[in-house]
Amino acid sequence: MSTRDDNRLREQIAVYGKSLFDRGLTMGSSGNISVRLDDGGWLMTPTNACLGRLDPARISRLDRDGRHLDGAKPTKESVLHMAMYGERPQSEAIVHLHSTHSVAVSCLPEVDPCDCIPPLTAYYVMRVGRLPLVPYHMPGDPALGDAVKGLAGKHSAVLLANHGPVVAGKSLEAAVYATEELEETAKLYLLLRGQNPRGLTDEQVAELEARFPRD
Ligand SMILES: O=C(O)[C@@H](O)C(=O)COP(=O)(O)O
Ligand SMILES: [Zn+2]
Repeated sequence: MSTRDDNRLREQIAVYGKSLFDRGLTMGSSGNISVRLDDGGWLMTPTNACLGRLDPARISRLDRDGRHLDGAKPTKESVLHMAMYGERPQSEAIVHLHSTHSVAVSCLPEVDPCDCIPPLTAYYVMRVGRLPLVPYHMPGDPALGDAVKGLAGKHSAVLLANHGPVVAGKSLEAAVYATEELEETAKLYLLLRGQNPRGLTDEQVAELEARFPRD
């Protein structure tokens, strides 16, 4: 990875982080973002950093084994991010937020742990698909990495119980779009609770998946 590409990715992380924060999709110093580098390492947001005020020069760089090379101390979720990348060679970026409606769904006792949000809209199916629930672990617990390993091969997005979404994409832009769509669909799901909404049928979902395959 040339320094120029590395700098471009750092700028991108800061721009998307600010956009997400400014729209209230994560608060305080919650959330973290990573991108994969060509040398097998990663750029990750620093721990305790506000996504709205990232300094590109202080973004953490890790090598392919997860060793911290430079920048500020990386997010405490570095193991979680690396576990997800390990199962998803096609993914180039991961976004984790504490987006309110997604977190709310992650706290509901009645959600199906294999698929937390029904296929309410076509765009949700195209961007997110089936969303499994990862059992609760403390933030930063390496066990979270083990817990996503069994799921991330088949799912680009998972929902951490009582915590929030973790979404991978083939680019940072794609991961951000999918995270936004997940949050909006979580909001719809909560709005429609108790109203017996009509979701898409299995046939409609299969048709969308054939026409718009997710990475
Ligand atoms: O919920 C947590 O504590 C983390 O998952 C998080 O969102 C922010 O942690 P850092 O990235 O270590 O700041
Ligand atoms: Zn978190």
